[in-house]
Amino acid sequence: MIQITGLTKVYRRGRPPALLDLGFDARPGAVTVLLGDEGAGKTTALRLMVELERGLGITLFDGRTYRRLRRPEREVGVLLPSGRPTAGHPGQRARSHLRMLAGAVGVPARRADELLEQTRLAAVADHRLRSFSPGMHRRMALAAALLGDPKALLLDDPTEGLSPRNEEWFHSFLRSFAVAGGTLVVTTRSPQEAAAFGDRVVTLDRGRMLADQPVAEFRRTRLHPEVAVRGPQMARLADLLVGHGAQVRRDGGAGLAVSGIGRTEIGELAYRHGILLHELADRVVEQPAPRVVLPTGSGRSGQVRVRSRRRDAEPVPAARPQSPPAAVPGEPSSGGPLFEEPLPRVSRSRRPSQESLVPVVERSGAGLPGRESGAADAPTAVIPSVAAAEAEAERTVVLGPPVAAGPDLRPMRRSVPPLFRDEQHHRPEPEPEPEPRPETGR
Ligand SMILES: Nc1ncnc2c1ncn2[C@@H]1O[C@H](COP(=O)(O)OP(=O)(O)OP(=O)(O)O)[C@@H](O)[C@H]1O
Repeated sequence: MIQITGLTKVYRRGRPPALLDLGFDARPGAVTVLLGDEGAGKTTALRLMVELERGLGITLFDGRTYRRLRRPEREVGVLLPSGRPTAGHPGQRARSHLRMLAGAVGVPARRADELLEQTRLAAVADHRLRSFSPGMHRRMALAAALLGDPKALLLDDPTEGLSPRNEEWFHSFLRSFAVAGGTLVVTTRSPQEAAAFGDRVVTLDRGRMLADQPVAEFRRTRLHPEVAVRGPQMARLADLLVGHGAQVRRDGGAGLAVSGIGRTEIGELAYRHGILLHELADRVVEQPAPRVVLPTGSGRSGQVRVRSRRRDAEPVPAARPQSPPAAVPGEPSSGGPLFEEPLPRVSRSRRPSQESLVPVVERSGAGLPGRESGAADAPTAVIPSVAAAEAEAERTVVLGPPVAAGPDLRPMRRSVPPLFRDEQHHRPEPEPEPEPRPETGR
């Protein structure tokens, strides 16, 4: 089991975080897909998980951080983009490269040979790496990740740019890894791939987590079946389809995207009215994901502005940790719902000890009880997580118990010193002097 809590990365001060407060669980026997567009923060998340990147948050592999794993190669196999197709000298032969890596992780050379078989590279094991196709390179990288026979695999876009045949092979190989009890976290940009391959889909948008859903729910809420139709008489067909209650939109020059009516029905309708079709195909398209509105703020003034719907809006009530980040489809001032469509609740399981790591943080200008407020119109936000506050606020006041239990959680607390700057607010209030009792006259 991999438990991810509060992963946050800010590459440059004053810039929006590349990743903010990412948290989810990846369970054994299941494929967890981290889905997001280019730049959503998927690679950053994997790099933070295995501590190749410094940042906030914590990842536990069966209860231990990566650094505390006794034999990391036996626990986690990682496939990350290296900038080169394969980590290895182009002149080296596949077998000797993999045997060398086997030696480095302390497993026998026969394990390398086994993996060459399993990844269908045995026939080219004595070929030089420079002659490998992208698909072979990717299988080689997978073989390297599997050398230590790990319980979990973290794979960054393993099928990107591969042929459909290679992609299919990867999916079935990785599925069998999960079926055998392995834990898989796989990133992709393709919602279709996530829907086809994942058991759980965690959706990221510009570093924020939008949703953590079982795949069936993901398919229902994010994917939309429609029929692509193409031909020379589309205007006529569109009229007919609308008359039959279908939703129709233009799709390129001579094409329609039709929903609400089946492919067979469309074909029959076109045939009956003598309309020629060049294409008639089912397809699945992605529903536009609700966009996260990033807080705008001046990093230097000590105030972080969070867009609110009305200037006179009440301070945001203390959100529960499970709440998804605030998101609106368009202008935040529209007063519309936070999400364009009801998004399933983000479910984040946190260990009880980590609940205490989620203090309520109020940014400057807030009207704390018994505390002087800042500017009267200064926007106020209550942020439910340490990571979010650390990434965005310069001045924070913690209103909750700040201490987390457990040895693995201590580094996280150490890594967020600014949050505890106002620690005097945690001090218990001095007991009020007892009121002198009125004399009873006795
Ligand atoms: N070393 C770095 N220095 C500065 N910014 C970075 C660095 N690495 C990543 N970023 C930024 O962080 C954001 C997230 O990048 P990341 O590579 O994690 O996205 P991704 O979802 O993996 O994208 P892709 O699908 O293209 O691989 C991007 O805006 C990127 O420009």
